Amino acid sequence: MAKILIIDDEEMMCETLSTLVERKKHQATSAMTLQEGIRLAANEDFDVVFLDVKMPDGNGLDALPTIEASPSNPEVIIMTGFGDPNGAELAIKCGAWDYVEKGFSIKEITLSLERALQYRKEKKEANEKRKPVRLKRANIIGHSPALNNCLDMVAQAAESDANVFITGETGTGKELFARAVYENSLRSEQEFVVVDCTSLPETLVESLLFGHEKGSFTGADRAQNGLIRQAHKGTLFLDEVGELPMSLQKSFLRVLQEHRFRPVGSNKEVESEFRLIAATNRDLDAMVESGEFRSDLLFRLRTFIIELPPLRERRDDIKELARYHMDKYCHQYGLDSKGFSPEFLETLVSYPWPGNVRELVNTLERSLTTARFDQTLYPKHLPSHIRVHVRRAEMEAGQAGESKGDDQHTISRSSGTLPKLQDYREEIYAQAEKEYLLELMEITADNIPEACRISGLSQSRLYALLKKNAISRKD
Ligand SMILES: Nc1ncnc2c1ncn2[C@@H]1O[C@H](COP(=O)(O)OP(=O)(O)OP(=O)(O)O)[C@@H](O)[C@H]1O
Repeated sequence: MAKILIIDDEEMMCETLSTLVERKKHQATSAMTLQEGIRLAANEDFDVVFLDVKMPDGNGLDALPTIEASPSNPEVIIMTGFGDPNGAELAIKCGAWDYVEKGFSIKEITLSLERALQYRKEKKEANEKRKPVRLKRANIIGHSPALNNCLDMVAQAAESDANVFITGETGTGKELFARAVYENSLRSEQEFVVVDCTSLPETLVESLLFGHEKGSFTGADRAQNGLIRQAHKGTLFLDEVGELPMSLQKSFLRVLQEHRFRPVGSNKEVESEFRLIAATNRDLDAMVESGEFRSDLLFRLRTFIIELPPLRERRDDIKELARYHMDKYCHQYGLDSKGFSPEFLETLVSYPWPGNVRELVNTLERSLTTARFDQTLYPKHLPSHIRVHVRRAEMEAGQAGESKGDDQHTISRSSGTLPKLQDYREEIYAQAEKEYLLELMEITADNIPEACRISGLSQSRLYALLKKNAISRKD
């Protein structure tokens, strides 16, 4: 038995439709205002909603998205005014399942209801069948929409056995995503063989990939399976596939097409039935144009594409990534977890990270070693080039004088009046002094004689300034 909600301000219409629905052994509920209809749909499960367009408290089409988004996601059949030529088009454009013109015949409305219920049943069955397996994220951190899209692609790739091609700038997580595809795939119990094409030694590349027979070359004192054979029934991950030597691309294409190949020095072919995941940070189209990459191989690789966005396009993930990796490092170094000052996080979020997540991870490790036993991380624990970049960008954006790092020397202009020049000058001076000293101590790694040499300050003056600015040395 299905549950049907009728939203119409005409009592007659509600009664007629209720009778019809109940005759089909379904349950009918009526609402005579839009508000009441929306409330019912929010609190009860309905399969289909009949919705009148002209309601006393508003236009039914305006309420359509709310009703469709209610917990049971009902199918909505719009009832348009008789002879309204735009009504049907509008109803469909607004996402209704169907529309009927007021003045419908019983046959017409029954058919529409049955079709909607049939569609709903099929939709439910299909959803149950493809109940998504919980994706093993393989340490992939982040919840930004861009990252979630990529995870959806991982889920889709994991359901099929097609070749996967992962692109993205360096450090965006291509290897991590390749592992996630593998770990969620039907081949997860089999081998995951990684081939880093950047580190294949030129003289041994063929035998490494295809294997060799005993005595096939000097030093081949026993037969060896190559990496491709090791991946038999499993997954082969070709990292930096753009670096695959041109001479090998043709043989590899043949392996991809036929899943058979001949090891070096052998006259017998062996089989390897593997799934391929390839990754690159290079523009393979440009490489095809310049004759450095075979177009037929690229065509084969590109069956299912996952494009990983650079970190600067998913800044929402930075805080979560920072927390995760910092905790990991603290654990690794046997340290208590470190806190982040808001300014430290702001700097991380503002920096464009050309080296993407890898650069962020390396920077965090560096900050941890700089901070050592400090409980909280401040911008001063970050490498100077990052602070300088963020500071410069802020100034360029006309935000000079706003919050930066742990220096909170802000000249308030909120009252609409400028501060006295002397006050302003002193603020800026103090701010510049502190920044200079922080930078000085960082580049000299707290070496006082060296800091005195660079700054031209005497030791006692330097100590005094460090004290005044509450800058502690790391030893
Ligand atoms: N979403 C993420 N969550 C957690 N860590 C990540 C994420 N993306 C990348 N990393 C980390 O960043 C580093 C680089 O990742 P990975 O080696 O997968 O990048 P890549 O794109 O393959 O880099 P390259 O092109 O330079 O080979 C690793 O330490 C990885 O753990």
